[in-house]
Amino acid sequence: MSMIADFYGGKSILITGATGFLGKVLMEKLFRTSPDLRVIYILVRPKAGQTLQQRVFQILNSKLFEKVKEVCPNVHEKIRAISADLNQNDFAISMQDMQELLSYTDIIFHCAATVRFDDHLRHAVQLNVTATQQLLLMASQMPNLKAFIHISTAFSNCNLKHIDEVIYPCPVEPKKIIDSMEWLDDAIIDEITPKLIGDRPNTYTYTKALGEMVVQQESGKLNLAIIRPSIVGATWQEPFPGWVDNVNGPTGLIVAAGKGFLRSIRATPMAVADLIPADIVVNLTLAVGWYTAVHRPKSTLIYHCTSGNLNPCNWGKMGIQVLATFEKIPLERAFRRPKADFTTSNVTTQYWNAVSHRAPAIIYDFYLRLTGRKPRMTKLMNRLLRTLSMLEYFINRSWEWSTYNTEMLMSKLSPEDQRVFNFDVRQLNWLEYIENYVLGVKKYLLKEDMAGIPEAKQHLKRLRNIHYLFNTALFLIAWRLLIARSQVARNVWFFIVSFCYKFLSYFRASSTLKV
Ligand SMILES: CCCCCCCCCCCCCCCCCCCCCCCCCCCCCC(=O)SCCNC(=O)CCNC(=O)[C@H](O)C(C)(C)COP(=O)(O)OP(=O)(O)OC[C@H]1O[C@@H](n2cnc3c(N)ncnc32)[C@H](O)[C@@H]1OP(=O)(O)O
Ligand SMILES: NC(=O)C1=CN([C@@H]2O[C@H](COP(=O)(O)OP(=O)(O)OC[C@H]3O[C@@H](n4cnc5c(N)ncnc54)[C@H](OP(=O)(O)O)[C@@H]3O)[C@@H](O)[C@H]2O)C=CC1
Repeated sequence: MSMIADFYGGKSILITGATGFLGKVLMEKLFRTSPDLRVIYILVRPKAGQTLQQRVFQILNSKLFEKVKEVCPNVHEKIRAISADLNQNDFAISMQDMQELLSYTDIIFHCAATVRFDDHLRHAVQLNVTATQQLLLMASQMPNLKAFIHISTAFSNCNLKHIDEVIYPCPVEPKKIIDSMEWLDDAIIDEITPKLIGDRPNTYTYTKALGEMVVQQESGKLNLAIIRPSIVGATWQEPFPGWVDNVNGPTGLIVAAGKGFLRSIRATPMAVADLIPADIVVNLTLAVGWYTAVHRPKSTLIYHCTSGNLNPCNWGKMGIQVLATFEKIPLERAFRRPKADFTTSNVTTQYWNAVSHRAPAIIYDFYLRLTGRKPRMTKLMNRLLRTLSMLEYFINRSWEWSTYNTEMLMSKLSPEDQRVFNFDVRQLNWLEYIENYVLGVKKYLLKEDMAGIPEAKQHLKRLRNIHYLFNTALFLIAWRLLIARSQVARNVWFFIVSFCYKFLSYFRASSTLKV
């Protein structure tokens, strides 16, 4: 019997960010392992022309929830979507809904955040700091609350090289930042942003660090814990391998490499690629929820959910495996063949960006124009280059995260819980994981049919022939131009032609003699 699954039985659980990548995997696991839970409240905003109900319906009817429906057929009744916008005062939750949340919630998992690296500081503070503060305030009014689990990121202190499971204070107090965002105008915020974020690369990591400080400062009598995952990737095992549904982090680059847009990337092949599968993060999160509620540690514990110190893999190995998988299982309608390389210097990066990214995009757009279609490749390529520049910080450095609390928790679990809520990253085989990740990108994110693989391979062969033809034509044109302009080139050309002629004549003569 799993103690953790048993613990969540009959409980009312509040999840923020349940419509996000991690939130969905968390909900799925909760329903699958504790189908007798009372209710999961999710704070959802209407979005992209969809009502709340439509959003929930879409999630529950996705492939991710297929297994849940077998063990928990009444899952629709156990999920209660509450209209909320975390950017608004009191989250714009109705009085009635608020009353229900305050009265019944047993556990909170706070996953919602803006994960955009380039978000305006005002917005990032609003969601990653102020909303966390408000949620803690709400939590303090919940008589039945047993644990509040805050999802942060292992990169909240990426300005340090070695990171312990402690909160590192930022120079300016979060409360001062929250206050100042209320009265400073955008132009001034833009001006002070670089000074505030200091040696962090973006507003995301900075505001996540502030969010942790808020959790510590507002803890009061609450049972709190913070989880810091590193780069969350597709699922490893549960509910099935390779599930992913957004382009954040490495996923977008895997798509770009598979479609042949990404040909070169400024990365350090030997740098540790601290990826962590989403199901490992979720298993740890649920184990932490149980431990925090039942064992009530005296202080707020921080858990690193990282792979680097227990089972390291580097970007070079991952990149090679990504490309090897695309050899066997290519994506459909690729722009070019999947063939990418790492560069390490700025100069070579600029060179390959011009030759391998911008030039083919310009040529393709020219072709689109000629055939009466709207050019789009240059725009797409510029976006990719912008994304690459944002991610570069993370693929050219290595960090060390200590994992004492995470390992301590593992030792507290029963053998059954260690199996059902497995977060032991040492058991993960990277090559197998990456292959399933790439397959998952094809199947679940791009929704490509496996039956289309032969056609995709044919398409790549055609691209290879076009590539050879193009290079030969380019060479002949360049050579023709050179011959027209240079006596030396003409002499070399004359020498090569006469050499070939003599060579052929010699062979013809010797074969005639043999006869
Ligand atoms: C030893 C020998 C070596 C030899 C080697 C040889 C082999 C060579 C192999 C080459 C490579 C092979 C494949 C590569 C595989 C592995 C390498 C992967 C490296 C990955 C590094 C990831 C690092 C992540 C670090 C994360 C740290 C923190 C983690 C967290 O806590 S939070 C989660 C992370 N958050 C994000 O990822 C958000 C990032 N996104 C943004 O901030 C923004 O979207 C943006 C990038 C700034 C772009 O903003 P815009 O306003 O310009 O655009 P918008 O958001 O509207 O999107 C526009 C379109 O772009 C698409 N898109 C968005 N994000 C990505 C993305 N990450 N990748 C690709 N595309 C993306 C988006 O979908 C839009 O498209 P549209 O809908 O079609 O318009
Ligand atoms: N993905 C990763 O690599 C990592 C993620 N993390 C952390 O994990 C958590 C979850 O990340 P992930 O699932 O990847 O992120 P997603 O971007 O996939 O999900 C973010 C969630 O927050 C919700 N949200 C955003 N703004 C609001 C708002 N104003 N009101 C209500 N809800 C809102 C989104 O709702 P909507 O669907 O309406 O947009 C969505 O459900 C975050 O705290 C993140 O910092 C940490 C390390 C790595």
